[in-house]
Amino acid sequence: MSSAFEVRGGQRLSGEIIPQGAKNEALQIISAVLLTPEKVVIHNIPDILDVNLMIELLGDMGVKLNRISRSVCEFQADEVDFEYMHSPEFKKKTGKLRGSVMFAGPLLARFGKAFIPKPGGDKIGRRRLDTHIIGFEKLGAKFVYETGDNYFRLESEQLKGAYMLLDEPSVTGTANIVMAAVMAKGTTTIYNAACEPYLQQLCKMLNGMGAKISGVGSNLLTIEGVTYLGGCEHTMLPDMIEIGSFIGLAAMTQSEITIKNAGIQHLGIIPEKFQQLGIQMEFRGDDIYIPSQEQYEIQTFIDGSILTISDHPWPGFTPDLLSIVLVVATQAKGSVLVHQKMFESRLFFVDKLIDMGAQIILCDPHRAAVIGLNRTHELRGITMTSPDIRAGVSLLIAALSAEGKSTIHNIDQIDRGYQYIDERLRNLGADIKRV
Ligand SMILES: CC(=O)N[C@H]1[C@@H](OP(=O)(O)OP(=O)(O)OC[C@H]2O[C@@H](n3ccc(=O)[nH]c3=O)[C@H](O)[C@@H]2O)O[C@H](CO)[C@@H](O)[C@@H]1O
Ligand SMILES: C=C(OP(=O)(O)O)C(=O)O
Repeated sequence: MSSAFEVRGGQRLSGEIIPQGAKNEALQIISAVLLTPEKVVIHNIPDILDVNLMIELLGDMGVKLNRISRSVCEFQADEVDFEYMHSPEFKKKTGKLRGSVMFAGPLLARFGKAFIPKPGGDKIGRRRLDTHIIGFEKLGAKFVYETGDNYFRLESEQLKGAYMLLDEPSVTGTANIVMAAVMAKGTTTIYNAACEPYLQQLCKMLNGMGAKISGVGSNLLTIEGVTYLGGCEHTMLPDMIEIGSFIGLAAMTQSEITIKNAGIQHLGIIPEKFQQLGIQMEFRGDDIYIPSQEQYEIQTFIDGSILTISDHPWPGFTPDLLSIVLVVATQAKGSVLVHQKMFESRLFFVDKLIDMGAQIILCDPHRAAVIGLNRTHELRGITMTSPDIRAGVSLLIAALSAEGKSTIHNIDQIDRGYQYIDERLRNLGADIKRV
């Protein structure tokens, strides 16, 4: 696969786009197949690097795979090869993505042992695993941290239900603990649980397999342990981060775009945040129609002060869309403070936008003030490198709106989360190619 996108910006796009299945949901759901020896069929799987690697890893671990199509796969974990999990290859592959950390919960629940190599994922600041490990310990697991090669080993003969108050509502941490607790003896209560649609979907799937989880969608989950989980079928929701990215793309390139089958009832506060940037949209059934807008004006707070958009655990605004908000604001009328509270190194990509002519002040690693250009001039195309998945797509959106040619390197970062993105953008009229 080639490693750069060449983009000639300034084209107005138009047409319909269908969101892929949700990446971060897929990583949880695919891990959960390890909980049963029976067949599990998953639909609407996004065909992206991270998800394909998770599926490949399961295959390497001995799980039987039948990829019925690019979006449907049947899994059967009737045998699991623990030897393989000690191999350097397993450590190397799991180190390429964040999702692999979620193999631990199901393995611990079903086989009483698990390993967590240092997970990969975006380099966007410290990403600790304390919530996961402390949760497993509360359920009675013992863990050893092998400092030499950054390896956690977990063991427990029989997990036991417990009450726990998480120190933070970690998304993958909650998923991991839930998957461990479903087969623990007795009742587990998780307070301050993350409750993203990803987790709601995971709980729905687990209940379909025979688990007894209540409180789904809230930050208080109660799980009555069962002794066995069976097979199921599950369909992934549309990817809310892709949907937010497409809303931003439409506004920034002054394009008329319809996002089909967006699963609007699961988007929470996302549409509202883009509306606060002045972006118009209409909900037509389950589609989002974004008209072509010459200009959009950022709202102020009710008292007239400058708007702040910040991240917050669900049902607050996801940190994964703040980079998109930031890039869209560069061409708005008005100003906004983007406050990325969760991650420490996710805003540094603004340097590239500044090189393109945007007016941004990086106040500190967590806050960037954007003074919108209101189209007094277009951004200029440049050569740049994508630092992380969402910054990568934000730079791509900037390039599509900019005057002249841009080259974006390190696009594996984009391919790990956005399915056939160049082809889908070309279908909307974009001038983009892989080089
Ligand atoms: C594979 C996957 O699903 N990745 C997502 C998951 O990562 P992941 O599950 O790794 O992220 P966590 O929810 O554990 O936390 C993310 C970061 O935010 C910090 N934190 C978290 C909660 C909180 O109330 N306060 C706080 O500061 C954590 O210390 C950590 O540095 O959730 C993140 C937060 O939505 C998303 O950016 C990632 O895309
Ligand atoms: C940060 C993200 O992914 P990961 O957790 O896989 O690095 C993301 O999806 O925005």
